[in-house]
Amino acid sequence: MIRVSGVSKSIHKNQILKDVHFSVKNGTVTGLVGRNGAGKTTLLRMIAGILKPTNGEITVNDKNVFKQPSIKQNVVFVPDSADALKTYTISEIVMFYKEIYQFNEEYFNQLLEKFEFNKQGKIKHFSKGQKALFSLILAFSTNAKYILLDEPTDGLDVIIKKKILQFIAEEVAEKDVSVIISSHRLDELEKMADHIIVLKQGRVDSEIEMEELKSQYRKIQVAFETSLPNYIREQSEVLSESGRVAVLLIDSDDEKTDQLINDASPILYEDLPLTLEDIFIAKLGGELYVS
Ligand SMILES: Nc1ncnc2c1ncn2[C@@H]1O[C@H](COP(=O)(O)OP(=O)(O)OP(=O)(O)O)[C@@H](O)[C@H]1O
Repeated sequence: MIRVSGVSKSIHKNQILKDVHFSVKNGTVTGLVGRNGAGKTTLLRMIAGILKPTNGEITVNDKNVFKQPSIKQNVVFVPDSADALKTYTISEIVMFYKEIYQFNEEYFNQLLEKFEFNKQGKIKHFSKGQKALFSLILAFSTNAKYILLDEPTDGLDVIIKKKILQFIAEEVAEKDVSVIISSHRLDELEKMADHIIVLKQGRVDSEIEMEELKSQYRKIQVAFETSLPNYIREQSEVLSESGRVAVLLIDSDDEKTDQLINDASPILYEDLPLTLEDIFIAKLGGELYVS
């Protein structure tokens, strides 16, 4: 388990993270969401033991990453750019990774073949998408139990993005690893995250268990002969409205509003699939969604 307890971080008198608490259970996928500059990368770098917290403590399997650095063997941080690797060949990087991790070279080679990488190539000759995929292949070949991914799909086209998300999902399903993924993209996270942590201006603004969340609300599309009655509007969150058709978010156990809608004889009344974005827009002001 990863435990972040009362962690703050200041750089050059600028307080970047403030009293951050959360934990990540084994075998789960945690989404770390927040706007540019919210502190996601700084937090991941601290969990990986690259940056030291100013206050508070981070433990991985009850070991403090700074006091017992051998635990770092179990934590891999994948930055949002593979630039640090670009002057090396694949075999040089493998040598380096073998020094640090229990690197599974056979599995690594299988993955390179699967994704049609030229094993003699230099990283600087890879495209941006290939670099991103290569970094993930490296990370998932380490046998580390905790993998921290900093915006793994940022700036990639939809095809490579899909490939990468599918690769992460497969690795998580097959192995007992915990993954933290930082992202601006709620739509990507909701497909794979069990748990979402929302960072806002350096603090944990909210934590969400995906399963609970989806059973907590209903998204319904309604239309009436005239416009949406005001007494219904006041009882629910209006996600969108176009002509006579309105899309509403209501609490799943809100039988009163459901009854009000039915009593108003809607000409259309249907449940729609609920997305994480809907809930953010309705409940958290929507300002987090930055695609
Ligand atoms: N080495 C540094 N020196 C000074 N300030 C820093 C340093 N690293 C990060 N910061 C500041 O800390 C804040 C948080 O940065 P961080 O990169 O952690 O945010 P982020 O949520 O990952 O942002 P993004 O989504 O844009 O990648 C920013 O205001 C940034 O300018």
